[in-house]
Amino acid sequence: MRQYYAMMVDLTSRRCLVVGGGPVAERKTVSLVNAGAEVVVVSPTATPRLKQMALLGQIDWLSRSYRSEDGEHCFLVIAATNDQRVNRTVYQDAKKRGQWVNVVDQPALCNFTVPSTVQRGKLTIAVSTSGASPSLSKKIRRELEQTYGDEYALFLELMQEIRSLIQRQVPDAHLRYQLMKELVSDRWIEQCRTNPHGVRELMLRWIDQQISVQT
Ligand SMILES: C[C@@]1(CC(=O)O)C2=NC(=C\c3[nH]c(c(CCC(=O)O)c3CC(=O)O)Cc3[nH]c(c(CC(=O)O)c3CCC(=O)O)/C=C3\N/C(=C\2)[C@@H](CCC(=O)O)[C@]3(C)CC(=O)O)/[C@H]1CCC(=O)O
Ligand SMILES: NC(=O)c1ccc[n+]([C@@H]2O[C@H](COP(=O)([O-])OP(=O)(O)OC[C@H]3O[C@@H](n4cnc5c(N)ncnc54)[C@H](O)[C@@H]3O)[C@@H](O)[C@H]2O)c1
Repeated sequence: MRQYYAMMVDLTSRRCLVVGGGPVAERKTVSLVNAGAEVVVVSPTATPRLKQMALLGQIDWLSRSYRSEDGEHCFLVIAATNDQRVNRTVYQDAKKRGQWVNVVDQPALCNFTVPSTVQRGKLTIAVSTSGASPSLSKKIRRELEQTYGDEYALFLELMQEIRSLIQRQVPDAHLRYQLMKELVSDRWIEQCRTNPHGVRELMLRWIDQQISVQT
């Protein structure tokens, strides 16, 4: 069995090519744009959403068929046309250039696959079935969406701030570890859900108390 390596990639300002303009190309394009990529879509037709993104300047849309040179200077390439020969050409061009390439309906022509993801601010939960069942990935993603709500986005904002505060103010590694462990309790996550405006104050007060008791 192929064992995939899960990796978080920074696509900020990376040029990425999407070939095709149907619903699948749209899904992949939206996720690339959300990751900060500079996306070029090449396709004679495009979904209304892709057209709107082009009008808003969120993507470049070249309204024509794919040409091999379209992939030049791209970090990553996705082939999402309904023409298998075009998809294969896109794959071969990308492979020659040593690029990351994904052909949406042919796992054998992918050197990476796209997982199903839940995004809550800095929290990303990704689900992959190693290509065995994208529908199962989607089902699990929907279940996770019910469990992990928007409170996790706020929680991570606070954790980022408070973790660096603890790293600066608590020299004892064991105490630091204890505090970090207690902060990720359900109690604080629940506070983020029910008391989003007051939770930061409560957390900071709690940290102060813990530090003065233990040092
Ligand atoms: C997760 C998600 C991300 C995304 O695309 O953004 C994704 N597919 C999604 C949905 C979805 N895709 C398909 C259906 C129809 C039902 C079905 O077939 O199950 C549905 C469900 C729907 O649309 O409702 C059809 C399909 N997809 C692939 C094949 C080829 C094959 O299996 O051989 C075929 C059959 C083509 C055919 O039969 O003609 C291949 C791939 N699809 C992958 C990802 C990669 C493996 C991910 C993993 O390991 O789980 C991989 C290998 C390559 C890739 O595309 O990266 C996204 C969920 C988004 C969400 O969360 O909502
Ligand atoms: N939509 C799904 O959920 C789904 C499910 C299973 C499989 N698939 C497969 O994924 C692929 C894409 O799906 P879709 O629903 O987005 O297809 P679609 O038919 O809606 O869109 C295909 C797009 O490819 C473009 N295209 C065709 N030839 C091109 C060329 N030479 N250069 C550039 N663009 C070209 C078309 O203009 C169109 O925009 C198809 O092969 C489909 O069989 C899709």
